[in-house]
Amino acid sequence: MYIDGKWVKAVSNESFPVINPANGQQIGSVPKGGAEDAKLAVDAAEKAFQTWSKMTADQRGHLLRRWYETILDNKQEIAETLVLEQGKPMKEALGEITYAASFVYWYAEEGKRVYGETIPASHPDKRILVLKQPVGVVAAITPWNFPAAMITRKVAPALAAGCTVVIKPAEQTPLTALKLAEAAELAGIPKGVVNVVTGEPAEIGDQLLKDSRVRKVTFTGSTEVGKHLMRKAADTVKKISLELGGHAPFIIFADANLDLAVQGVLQSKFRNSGQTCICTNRVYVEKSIASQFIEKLRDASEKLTVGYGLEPETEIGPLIDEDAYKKVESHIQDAVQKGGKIESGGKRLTEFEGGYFVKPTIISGATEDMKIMQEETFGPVAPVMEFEELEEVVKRANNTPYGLAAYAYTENLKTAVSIAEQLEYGIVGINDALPSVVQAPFGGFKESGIGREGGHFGIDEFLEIKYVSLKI
Ligand SMILES: NC(=O)c1ccc[n+]([C@@H]2O[C@H](COP(=O)([O-])OP(=O)(O)OC[C@H]3O[C@@H](n4cnc5c(N)ncnc54)[C@H](O)[C@@H]3O)[C@@H](O)[C@H]2O)c1
Ligand SMILES: O=C[C@H](O)CS(=O)(=O)O
Repeated sequence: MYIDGKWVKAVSNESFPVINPANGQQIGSVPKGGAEDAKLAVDAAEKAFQTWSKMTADQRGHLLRRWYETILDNKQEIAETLVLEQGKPMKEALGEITYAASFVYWYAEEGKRVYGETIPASHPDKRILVLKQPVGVVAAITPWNFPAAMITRKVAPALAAGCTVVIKPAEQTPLTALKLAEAAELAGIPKGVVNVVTGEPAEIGDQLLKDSRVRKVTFTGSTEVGKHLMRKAADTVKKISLELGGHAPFIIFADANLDLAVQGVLQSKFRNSGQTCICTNRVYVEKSIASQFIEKLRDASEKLTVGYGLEPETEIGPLIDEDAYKKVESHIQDAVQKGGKIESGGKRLTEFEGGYFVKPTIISGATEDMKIMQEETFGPVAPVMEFEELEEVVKRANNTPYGLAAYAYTENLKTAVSIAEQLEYGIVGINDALPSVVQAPFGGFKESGIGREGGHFGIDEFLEIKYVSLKI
């Protein structure tokens, strides 16, 4: 763990293994931190906040820019670590590191644009000044599917705003988090500004959530855990940002460019083996082109190369663990039992010993009562349903507690605008299956989250607004 600028063991002196999901082999071990370690990290962050928050935005920006550079200087090593503990293909891992670094680069500058206001007073002898100030110590709890980007998407704006951070990375992918901390240390970010505590999620989380010195919780993960943390945060009225689960509909109209739509489904469905929060979970295709679409999608998905992440030709890696596989398997079995047809894939590839690899799977004849049409699959399975009218498909697409990302492919401008405005989702891709960029506000409606990450929206999450009434 990295606490107060020191590389330390857990107070318990215990550690836990880090497993390669491609073969089940142990690739390392990290300290098994708990409540006491979390308290020590908050101690360090609180102490560092006193100086870090008083630096100028230029000074913080300069150090963030150096962090950006040290991340990219070590890109290959960090990417290899990420592949070994998360499983994604190397090309995706390199892409993630670039994406992760882009948040550090962007917020190195954005911190200099935290503007206040003056407001015309109602009394001639008063002046009203609006200030924006850093919220304080931040707890950042992050998932395993993007072990680098989900950290910098939080930590970069937090540091730029003048906050200090305690990071609790996912127990499946702690090594990447520690590599980012190494890069921060190399960049000269002062001790205590960035802290990483690895170990028992619930014990560490409970400690961070009950400590009144932690003024902000920023969480990315499942909706279930997000709700739990939201309840805990209430005890000390912490500010909270939640980036939670998704269940993206992918809607294809008859006037769409079909080849682009097929490419879009491949990109949105099978990136990270379907383990992204904005992955397509449901495909709706207009009835008149359904059979042609399914044939094209089946042929294209069967060309995807499944393999080990470090092998350059690999496009589809393993699922993170057995539980993830069991969920995917249950969604496939349930769909078939309810009348779905396996057009391609549908099974675990047993030639990869010790890893849970599932062949990209297309299911036609899906129905709304299937588990896969209601629960987040988080795996490489695409159920396809037909629709006939825009109003009908909008109603079906919105019929979910989730509201993170949605996609629609059409060449008709009126259809594009109409559906973009009616979809109840925080992110809508129109003919675009890869919408995520640093400058855009990433986040969800409904049970997909609270708050936004990215762009100028992302730094507001780490600022308090104060007004000064000046009587002269
Ligand atoms: N909206 C987004 O930006 C976004 C991005 C990535 C992943 N996700 C979602 O995350 C989920 C997959 O990630 P996951 O399996 O890591 O999610 P998860 O909720 O199981 O774990 C996320 C983090 O929370 C921690 N955690 C678990 N229980 C905790 C507790 N009781 N107290 C404190 N911390 C606890 C975990 O250790 C991990 O660090 C999916 O639902 C996916 O959609 C959302
Ligand atoms: O899984 C969650 C990530 O936010 C996906 S993305 O890389 O930001 O598109």
